[in-house]
Amino acid sequence: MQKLQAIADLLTEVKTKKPLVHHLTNYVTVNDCANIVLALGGSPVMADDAAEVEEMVAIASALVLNIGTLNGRTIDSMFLAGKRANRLGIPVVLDPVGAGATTLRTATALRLVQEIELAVVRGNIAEITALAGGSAQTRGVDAAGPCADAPGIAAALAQKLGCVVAVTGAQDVVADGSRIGLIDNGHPILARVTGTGCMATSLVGCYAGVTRDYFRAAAAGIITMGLAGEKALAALAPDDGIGSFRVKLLDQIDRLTPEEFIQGGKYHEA
Ligand SMILES: Nc1ncnc2c1ncn2[C@@H]1O[C@H](COP(=O)(O)OP(=O)(O)O)[C@@H](O)[C@H]1O
Ligand SMILES: Cc1ncsc1CCOP(=O)(O)O
Ligand SMILES: [Mg+2]
Repeated sequence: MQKLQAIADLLTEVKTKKPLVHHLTNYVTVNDCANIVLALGGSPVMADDAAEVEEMVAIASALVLNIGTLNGRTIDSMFLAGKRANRLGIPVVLDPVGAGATTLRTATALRLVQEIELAVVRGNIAEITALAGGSAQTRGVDAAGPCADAPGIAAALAQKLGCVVAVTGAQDVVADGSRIGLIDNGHPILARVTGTGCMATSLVGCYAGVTRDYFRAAAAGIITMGLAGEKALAALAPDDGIGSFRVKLLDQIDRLTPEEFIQGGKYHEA
């Protein structure tokens, strides 16, 4: 309970400090990521040209690198932005979208984790397994196979990279070198809307912009998404479908209070 309280406190921090979260992200879910950051209480900015990323990241509280629609131009920009963020002590959060699905995605994600000092990596089990050097079933950007040992894989990768690793799925895992947090919020319907993973990563970026405790920041972001998903589902009217769920998800992020966070958060440490 005390641990959940400390995680929930970050929601107030975000609303007070309004962190600017610089994204280099994909063109599928970019608008969802911008809106989710605003709904939580932060400020999003999306900028990916090499001529401006170093200047933009210098005024940001956190940097999100999302390789969902990577290309030669944006890959170069990600390294420029990431290295500048590292020099300035600005936390970098990576979403290795589709790592394991193609050689370009796997190789780029591996180069990013090797060359950029990351605060958090957040991905599904297929992506995190690919980063850990294993092979998992993927269907493009989605994990397609059963989850072997998510806590073990996350903890080993966190230790190897020296950063926080978050794996989402039916049960979410957050690991650093010594702790493993397990999160049982969420609902399978979240996987039926594109961008819920990307948005979870953007939420982690917001929280990482207000604390140096990136383990707590990652847990806060993942709990926020899971809890909002549960509340959005509960708020659906009988005739509502997946489109209404997507809208209600944003409503619930906007309305989430620290009290609801503590009441509904399903978090424990292994
Ligand atoms: N089967 C599930 N049960 C509950 N929550 C889920 C389930 N699958 C995904 N989620 C939630 O959906 C969000 C996106 O996770 P995920 O689908 O793993 O990411 P991605 O979209 O990057 O593959 C997370 O908040 C996660 O907890
Ligand atoms: C469908 C798709 N294709 C390239 S990026 C992207 C969005 C992936 O978003 P998420 O991983 O959050 O489902
Ligand atoms: Mg994803």
